[in-house]
Amino acid sequence: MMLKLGVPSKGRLMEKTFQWFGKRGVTLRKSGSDREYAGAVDGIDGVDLVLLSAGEIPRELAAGRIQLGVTGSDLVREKLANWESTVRQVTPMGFGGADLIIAVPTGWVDVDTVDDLDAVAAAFRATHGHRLRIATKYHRLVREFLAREGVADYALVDSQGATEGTIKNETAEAIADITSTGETLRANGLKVLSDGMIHASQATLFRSSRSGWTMAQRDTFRALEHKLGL
Ligand SMILES: Nc1ncnc2c1ncn2[C@@H]1O[C@H](COP(=O)(O)OP(=O)(O)OP(=O)(O)O)[C@@H](O)[C@H]1O
Ligand SMILES: O=P(O)(O)OC[C@H]1O[C@H](OP(=O)(O)OP(=O)(O)O)[C@H](O)[C@@H]1O
Repeated sequence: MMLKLGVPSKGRLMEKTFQWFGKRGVTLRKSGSDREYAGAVDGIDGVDLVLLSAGEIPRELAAGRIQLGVTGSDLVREKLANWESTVRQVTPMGFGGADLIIAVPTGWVDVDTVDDLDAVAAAFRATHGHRLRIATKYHRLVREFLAREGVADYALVDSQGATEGTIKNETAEAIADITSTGETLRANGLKVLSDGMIHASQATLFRSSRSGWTMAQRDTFRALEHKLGL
């Protein structure tokens, strides 16, 4: 049985993952045409490359359909309930860094912390007739964070992209999203709450902790760890 390694199928994460493995003597490459999602591995025997959407890799690991997978540490925490019971971190990879943060309009001069947001949220419903809305695609991580911080008077609004725009479009009052350079926040007149950092994400190699690995897969994993210097 081959050891299946899931890797993001496009974009920055794919290229940097290929480079990360390449530097360590394991060549990952797309085989077939540019648009075909087929891959090949050189430099080690017994590993199959599976190209997948970064967002689907956590689920595939948890189900045991792939044994190893590279994806953002944010996505594993967001997509899997009790992620530590189904997958294990092998190593952070040092790229794909992005922070999941809470941001509010720059014009909210009295709101700089999560406590300030809590105070605004508590008053918001009385004035506006609905709860303060936070737009995000990271429902699980945001709910867990706000519960820990004791913020309850809010409503999550689902936003699968262009989340920073929801404020101008008046579908939300605050957002929780990934930022790296901060450009998108600035361009949309938003500021990060000083203690509003939910998770510092980076690309990470994970392994499935589901039982059912064959002996051959275990041996290949050991050889791969050795080759990668882990
Ligand atoms: N500037 C950035 N913007 C968005 N995501 C970033 C950024 N920098 C790093 N990331 C990370 O990239 C990952 C998301 O990658 P990507 O958008 O390719 O995945 P996806 O949601 O599966 O996309 P798709 O469903 O379109 O394939 C997350 O782990 C995220 O933290
Ligand atoms: O801090 P910055 O460097 O500006 O990057 C952050 C932006 O990049 C991502 O969006 P992406 O381009 O992935 O599109 P999306 O809005 O569809 O998620 C993220 O959702 C932010 O909007």
